[in-house]
Amino acid sequence: MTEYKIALVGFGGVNRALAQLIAERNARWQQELGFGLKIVGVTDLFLGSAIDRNGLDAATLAALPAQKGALAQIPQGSAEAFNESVIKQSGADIIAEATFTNPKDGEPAATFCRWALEAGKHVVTTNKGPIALHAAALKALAKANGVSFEYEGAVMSGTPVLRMARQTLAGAGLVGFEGILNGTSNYVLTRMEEGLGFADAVAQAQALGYAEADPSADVEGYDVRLKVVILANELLGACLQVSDVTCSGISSLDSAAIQQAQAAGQRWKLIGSASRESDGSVRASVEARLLPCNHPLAGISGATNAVAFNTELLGAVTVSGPGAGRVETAFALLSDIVAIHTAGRSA
Ligand SMILES: NC(=O)C1=CN([C@@H]2O[C@H](COP(=O)(O)OP(=O)(O)OC[C@H]3O[C@@H](n4cnc5c(N)ncnc54)[C@H](O)[C@@H]3O)[C@@H](O)[C@H]2O)C=CC1
Ligand SMILES: N[C@@H](CC=O)C(=O)O
Repeated sequence: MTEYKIALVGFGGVNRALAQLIAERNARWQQELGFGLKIVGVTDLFLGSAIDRNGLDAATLAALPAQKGALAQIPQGSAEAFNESVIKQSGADIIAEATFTNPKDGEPAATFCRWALEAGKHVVTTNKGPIALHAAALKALAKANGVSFEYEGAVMSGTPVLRMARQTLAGAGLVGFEGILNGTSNYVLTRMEEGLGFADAVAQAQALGYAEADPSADVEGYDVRLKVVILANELLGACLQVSDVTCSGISSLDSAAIQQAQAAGQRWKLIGSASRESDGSVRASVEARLLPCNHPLAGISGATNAVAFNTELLGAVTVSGPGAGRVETAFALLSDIVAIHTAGRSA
């Protein structure tokens, strides 16, 4: 039975949910997937770090209090976050990177990915910064070191989008996409339609684990902008920089605007889109749009997301599912590990 040793970098909502899933489902995964996971390292700026090449107990990790230095409570732990040691020296085969998304330069996550790939370790990440800003360099580094670099969770959480579109829409003539690509802002808009105020709705999205560390990234459209860059570059073969995508969010929409739209049979949605122009260039934007209630994206509520791919051969192909959530995003990391396992078996 294959057993992958995994180190968790960033131990917030997503990687803690992965630890919990490992505690609950490892035996089942061994049966169903043909591999098990052993956590050999964990590191987090706030909680500290721990290494044990024989394996850390996943249930104990998942149950740690969210207190500064909490990893010092376990025998192998320290209150200090020894990120580099955990990545390079814990004996991990796979690094699960889930620190905060930095939309400006992708750091320090991009460096964590670089360290791991240079050390010959596979990387799975849900972090949008390194992908939107450094994907080409990181993919080249992975290739040079004979390892995988997987990031399904960077767009629409655990809902299969990137791998699904790459594999199953190849040859269909993809010419663009439009979608609801941020769980928090869609949740906020939905709750505001139900009468909740903007600030309270954002606070709920934070409590549910949907929001970014700085939720202005969600409501001002910056998070969707990263996802549009990732989708356009991955699937449309574009070379977009973040600054190429025009961007506005939902923070200017007050309750009156939301209710006025409802009364007129319309709904506000934050839409990220990109399309190939006749000269071959790709144009992309993020903006709040007023959709008629019969528009296919108008019925997408709460933290659910959806993306409609426009293709020459099939017309619109729409994928919908969770766009955020701790467990849902931890599943994306598992799906990346399944991809690594499958690639290894067919190599
Ligand atoms: N929560 C969600 O629904 C989704 C999250 N993501 C992305 O996944 C990543 C993780 O998300 P969450 O777990 O929800 O975030 P979180 O904010 O709960 O956890 C991030 C953790 O990273 C740690 N951290 C920050 N800087 C660090 C550093 N320099 N070294 C070590 N640790 C550091 C923080 O202390 C925190 O515990 C983020 O990049 C987020 O954008 C992607 C899809 C969905
Ligand atoms: N904050 C993001 C998390 C997933 O990328 C969102 O709300 O969609």
